[in-house]
Formats: sequence, structure tokens, C-alpha cells
Amino acid sequence: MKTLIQFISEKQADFPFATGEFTRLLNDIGIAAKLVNREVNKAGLADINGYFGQQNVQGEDQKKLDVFANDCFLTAMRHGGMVCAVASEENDELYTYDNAFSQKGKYVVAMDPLDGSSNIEVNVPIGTIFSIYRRKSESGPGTVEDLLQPGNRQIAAGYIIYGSSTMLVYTTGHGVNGFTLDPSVGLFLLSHPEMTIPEGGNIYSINEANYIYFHEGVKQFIKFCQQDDPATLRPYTTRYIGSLVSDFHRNLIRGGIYIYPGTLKNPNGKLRLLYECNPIAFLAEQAGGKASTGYERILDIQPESLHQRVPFFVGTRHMVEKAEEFMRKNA
Ligand SMILES: O=P(O)(O)OC[C@H]1O[C@](O)(COP(=O)(O)O)[C@@H](O)[C@@H]1O
Ligand SMILES: [Mg+2]
Ligand SMILES: [Mg+2]
Repeated sequence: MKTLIQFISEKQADFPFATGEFTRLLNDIGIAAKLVNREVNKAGLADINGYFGQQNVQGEDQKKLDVFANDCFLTAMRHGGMVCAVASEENDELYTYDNAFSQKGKYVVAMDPLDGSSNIEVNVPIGTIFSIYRRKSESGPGTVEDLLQPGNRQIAAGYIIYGSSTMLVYTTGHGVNGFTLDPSVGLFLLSHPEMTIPEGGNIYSINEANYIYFHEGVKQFIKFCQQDDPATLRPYTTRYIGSLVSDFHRNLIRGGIYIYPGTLKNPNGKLRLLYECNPIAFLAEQAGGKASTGYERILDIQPESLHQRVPFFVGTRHMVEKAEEFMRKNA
């Protein structure tokens, strides 16, 4: 089986001006993922469950594992020297490196170090999400402008899922590939080449507890999913894990749609454009699926701030298009 680094080195041929720096960056991300994986696996034993005692810019109480994961990725990318700035869910401001080595780095990263934090203590799969861009600024510490690029400028995106097995799934705009961590050798091995979202999906994934605040278009799409019509695999079934990475990963393999809509209470929904929606949208499109706000393509949105939220509809193409149809009809 091919290792992650063997695979990337091989794919480097796809990029005429490749210098190996991107390979090193993905390797740095892989190293941090293994460290986080080790803590996640023994979460019940190590003093890593529970709250850290601080709030992040979103007003969420940070979990110890949120902070641990954040430190792991920031440190691994510092040592690698390929990255000059990071936008992280766990840092209010842009994180820049003060060492000259990193300031020469030509990449910037947006990341959700620990996704699905509400599931940490209950042993439900959680993840890490990352999105990589080339910097726009010349040199020195990276800038906010370097991060506020539309998602269609991403050069790579991916996630790590810490579940029954630990996987790293990523794209560089040449399809989607998945690697499973073999703990006995500590290597990510190519286990899911050229992943595509099945067209015949029949899963819808949304937190229906918010139903009364849903937009009429969302309510009508849910009704559509629940109608009896075997010819179109309906009624669909519903699954909601409450970790974006896990809900998306399931739909990537089985087919389906995940929705975190804007509501009457939160018109922009909950999920963050830079380090949740853009990377997952890039993967979805590269796997033959679709991602939108219900109206607009996620990857074409011009970001305005590091932690901005957007409504998110992602998954099997025809299911997202059907949901968009209901949104437009009820706009
Ligand atoms: O509990 P809710 O409102 O359904 O929200 C669940 C969503 O929130 C998230 O946990 C937000 O991500 P974080 O855990 O990284 O803050 C998503 O993973 C998940 O899909
Ligand atoms: Mg998240
Ligand atoms: Mg998070």
C-alpha cells in the first residue's frame, strides 16, 4: 500500500513548478494529526476531557482537546516552516509566526483544529479540518488579506476523522483521496483512492431540533425527503452525528445531503466559511457533489472576516439542487 508521502510525491508531477514544499506541509499536518489521534484514543484515561476554562471568539467554551489540537497543528506548521499565517477557530486573531524561517513560507492555512467538540466526551467521531492557500503578500508575517481569499482559490483542503479508524481525506483539485492511519507503523496508507459521492444517496442530515426556526424552503425540503416515492428512494433516512466531519464523511461514502441552514434566530447559520464550509465544499465538488448557501456557490463567496458564518448545503449534487429549488421557490 502507498503511504501518504509516496502518493503526494508521485502526484507532484501534476504540478510543473512543484518544489516539494507542499509535500512537506501536508506531512507536517499528518504529524500533528497523529499526535491528536493519540490523545483522542486515550481521552477517557488522560486528563484531556472537559473544558479548558476559556472561551473562543465564537463565545464557545473551549474544550481541553480543542486547545491541545490547536497547539499541535500550530507547532507542527512552525517547525515545517512552509506556513506564514494561520486562521484558527481557536484563535480570535490571525496567528502569525515570529520566526524568520516561517515568514518565508508561501502558504497560509485556515483550520478547525477540533471539529465536533460537543462529541469529545461521548466517544463519537470528531475531526480536524484544514484549507490551504498560497499567500498574496510578498514576505514577512502573513496578513488577514492572505486568508480572505474565495474558496475557489484553495490549493488544497482536507480533514482528519478520528473515528473507529483514523483517516486523512484531502484534495488538491485533482480528485479526492483517503488514507487510513495504520497505528502499528504510524503511517497513513492509501485506502480510499479517487473517492466520489454516490449519486443514489438517500440520507438527509440536519439538526431538526431547530425546525421551528427553519426557513420555509428548508421545511419543504425536509417534507420532500419524508414523502413516500420508492422510484426516488424516498422516504430518505436521516442521520445526524453532530460533527460536521463525520456527517460529511458518511455522506461522501454513502451519498446524502448535510444541511446547517440559516435560521430565523441565526440568519447565517453556525458553520464558519474559512475553515469549515470552504474546505468541505472543495472536497464535495472534487468528489462530484455540490455545496451552496441554498442560493450561492460556497467557493465563490468573497470572505469578509476570519470567523464569518454561512448557511451550508452540501452533498450529492441532485439532492443539493432539489433543496436549492425549494429555497428559491420560498425566497
Ligand atoms: O449542535 P448543533 O447546533 O447541531 O451543531 C453541530 C455542528 O457544530 C459543530 O460541532 C461546530 O464545529 P466545532 O465543534 O468545531 O465548533 C459541527 O461539527 C457540527 O456539525
Ligand atoms: Mg467545526
Ligand atoms: Mg472546532
